[in-house]
Amino acid sequence: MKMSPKYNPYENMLSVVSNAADILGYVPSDYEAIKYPERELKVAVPVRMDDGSVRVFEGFRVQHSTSRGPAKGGIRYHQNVDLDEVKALAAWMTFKCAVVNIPYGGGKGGIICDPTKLSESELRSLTRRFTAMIAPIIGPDQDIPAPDVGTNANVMGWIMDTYSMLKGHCVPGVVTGKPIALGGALGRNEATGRGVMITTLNILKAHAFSPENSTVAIQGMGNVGSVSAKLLYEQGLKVAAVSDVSGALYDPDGLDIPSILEYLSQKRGNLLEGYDAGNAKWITNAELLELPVDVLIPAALENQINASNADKIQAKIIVEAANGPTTIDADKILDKRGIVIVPDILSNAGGVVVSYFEWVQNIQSISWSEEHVNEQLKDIMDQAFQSVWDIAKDKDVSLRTGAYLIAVKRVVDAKNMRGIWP
Ligand SMILES: NC(=O)C1=CN([C@@H]2O[C@H](COP(=O)(O)OP(=O)(O)OC[C@H]3O[C@@H](n4cnc5c(N)ncnc54)[C@H](O)[C@@H]3O)[C@@H](O)[C@H]2O)C=CC1
Ligand SMILES: O=C(O)CCC(=O)C(=O)O
Repeated sequence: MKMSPKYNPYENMLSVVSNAADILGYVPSDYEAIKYPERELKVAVPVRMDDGSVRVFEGFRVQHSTSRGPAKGGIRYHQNVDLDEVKALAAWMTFKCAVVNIPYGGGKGGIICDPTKLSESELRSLTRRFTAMIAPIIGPDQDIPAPDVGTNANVMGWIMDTYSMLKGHCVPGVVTGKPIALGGALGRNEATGRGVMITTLNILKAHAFSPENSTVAIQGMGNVGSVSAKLLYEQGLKVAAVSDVSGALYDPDGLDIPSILEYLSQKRGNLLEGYDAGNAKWITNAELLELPVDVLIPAALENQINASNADKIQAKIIVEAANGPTTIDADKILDKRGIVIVPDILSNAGGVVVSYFEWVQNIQSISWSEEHVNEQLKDIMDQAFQSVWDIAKDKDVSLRTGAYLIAVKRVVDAKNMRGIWP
C-alpha cells in the first residue's frame, strides 16, 4: 500500500484532538499531556530462521495513556509498521475506549515484518521473543495486547503462554483475542466486524436508508472486512465490491459473499486471487474506493482516502472499519461534499469492547455465552452511536468531531482529576 510521503498519522490524530479541545474551550495546558504517549518501547528481536541464519526484527509497544485504566490495543505485524504509526494507533485506542466508555487507556504494538513470508515456527519464535522483551511493561493491570493486522488468535495464544511461563503461573488476562480453549471470549473473533455491521445499520437508519436497498463496497477482506461482509450480506445489503491486497471484485448486482468466504477459508494465505469471478469483474483497490455505492467501508490500512482521491469518492456514507483510513485533508473535502463519515474510533470499537468482556471473564474466571456477549456488544455500540450522533447534531459538527468531543473530555477529565504528581 503506497503511503503519501507527507502523511504522518500521529500529526493527523493530534490535529483532530486539538480541534475537539478548542471546541470544548480548553486552554493548551488542559490537554498538553495527552498530546504525548506516556511510554514508547523499541526492541530489537533476534530470530533463528528456518535456514539457520539469524534475523533481527524491529518491534514497538507504545502506551499512549493509562489515565482511564490499563493501556489496551492490538499488535500489528506488517512490513510498513513504524513508530509514528504505532503512536497514532495507540492514541486512537485511548479515544476509542473513551468513546465507548470502557475502563481502559490506549496502547498499540507492532513488528516490522511481512508475516506472509515467515514460516509458522519463525512467527512463533518472533512472537515469543518479542513478548519476553515487552513483558516488563505488559500485564492484565498494565497493558493488554490483542490482534490487529497480520496477527490472530494463535499469536495471542503464544503471547499468553510466553508471559505465563515468565511469571510462573497462568495469566490469561494479559492478552485478549486468544483461542477459546485458552480463555478467549466467544464472539471476539467476529466482534469488530459485528460492531461495523451494527454501526452501518445505525447510520443507514439515521439517514432513512433501508438495508435491502443499500449497496456497499468493502476494502480489505481480513478479519474485520470479511466478517463485516458476511454480516452485512446477512442483513440484506448488496455487497457490490470486496478486495484485498491481491485485487478487488465488483458486481453492481451484488457479489456471492458466502461463496467468496468459502473460497478464502479454503485457501492458504486467504487471498481473493484465483477466485472464479463469474459475472463479477476484477478491478483495482483504487477503483473500489471510487465506486458509486451507498456505503464505503475501508477495512485495510491508514491513508486510503486522502487529498488525491477524496473528490472522486461517490459513496454517500463512509463507515471507517480500519484505523485512520481517511486523512484530515480528505475529511475536509468529503465534509464539504456532504459525504457522511462514521469515524474509526466509533465504528471499529466492537473488537475492543469484546476484548474488555474477555478480560473481565478472565480476571473473574467466569465465562459468558456468545449470545450474552453479542447482546452486550450491541447495547454498547448503539449507545455510543446515539451519543455521538446527538452531540454532533447539537454542536453542528461532523460525527468525527462529535466522537472526539466525547472522548477527549473523558480522557482530559480523568487525567486532570488524577492530577500531575508529585
Ligand atoms: N482485528 C481487529 O480486531 C481490529 C482491527 N482494526 C483495524 O481494521 C483494519 C484491518 O484489520 P484486520 O482485518 O484485523 O487485519 P487482517 O490482517 O486480518 O486483514 C487485513 C486485510 O487488508 C488487506 N489489505 C492490505 N493491504 C491492502 C491494500 N493495499 N488494499 C486492499 N486491501 C489490503 C489484506 O489483504 C487483508 O485482507 C486495520 O486498520 C486494523 O487496525 C480495528 C479494530 C479492531
Ligand atoms: O481488542 C483490542 O484490545 C484492540 C483491538 C485494536 O487493536 C483496535 O481496536 O484497533
